[in-house]
Amino acid sequence: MTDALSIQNVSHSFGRFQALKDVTLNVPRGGFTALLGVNGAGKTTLFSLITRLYDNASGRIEVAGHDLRRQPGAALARLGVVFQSRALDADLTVAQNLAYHAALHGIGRREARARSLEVLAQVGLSDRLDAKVSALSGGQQRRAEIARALIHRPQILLLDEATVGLDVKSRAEVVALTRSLTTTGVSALWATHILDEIRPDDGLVILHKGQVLADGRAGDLGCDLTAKFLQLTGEQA
Ligand SMILES: Nc1ncnc2c1ncn2[C@@H]1O[C@H](COP(=O)(O)OP(=O)(O)OP(=O)(O)O)[C@@H](O)[C@H]1O
Repeated sequence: MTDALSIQNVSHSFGRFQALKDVTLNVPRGGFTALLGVNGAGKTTLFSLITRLYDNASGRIEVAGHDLRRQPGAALARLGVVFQSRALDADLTVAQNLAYHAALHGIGRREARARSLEVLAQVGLSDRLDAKVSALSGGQQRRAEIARALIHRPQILLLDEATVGLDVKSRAEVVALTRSLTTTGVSALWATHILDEIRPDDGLVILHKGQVLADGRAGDLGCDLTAKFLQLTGEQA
């Protein structure tokens, strides 16, 4: 079966600074893969290439088997993204935000309403359809962002540090929600610098200074992930 996301030999430079160096990784269908790296590792740059905010000049990126360069429409239609910064309009209701994002994907009003109910049920916000986004808690807003990213039924979700700014309980809920979504068939690539968000059964890619240092099942790196991470990256505890 084709992977939900396949990245082969991708590099990217800002002027003379090489932010990504020959990055190769795969996210299987229905899997939760953590992309772990300290600030500046290159996670956002990689997401910017996958979402085509930057043009990838080298290597190859495929979303659900669709080459991003040759079939950008088909590839992006299968991609849902939760950005680090807020993508919902706080002055609009959840329903209005979802309707707007559905329209961007060419989904009609009636279908958008049905899908909004569907995705809000998936993220546990069924009762907040008509609430203003500004009236939601931080954790609920992140869940609404995930609902937005699901509205066009993507095959893979990219989440860039989706728990930034949340308290410990909300953080745990958002990770658990994302992990549970992967049991329904959607895949997740979860960029983070927080080791305790990662479980032994998760896929794990360690990105450091633009290079992949490890790629496999998190549990296979040993029982002390923190020690292993520090050993691989040379970072101080
Ligand atoms: N537009 C840019 N111009 C020049 N350098 C950049 C640009 N964007 C990122 N960089 C550099 O590329 C490297 C990777 O940055 P990137 O934002 O991808 O890392 P990250 O892992 O997402 O970190 P963070 O968690 O802080 O967002 C960093 O050294 C950063 O300073």
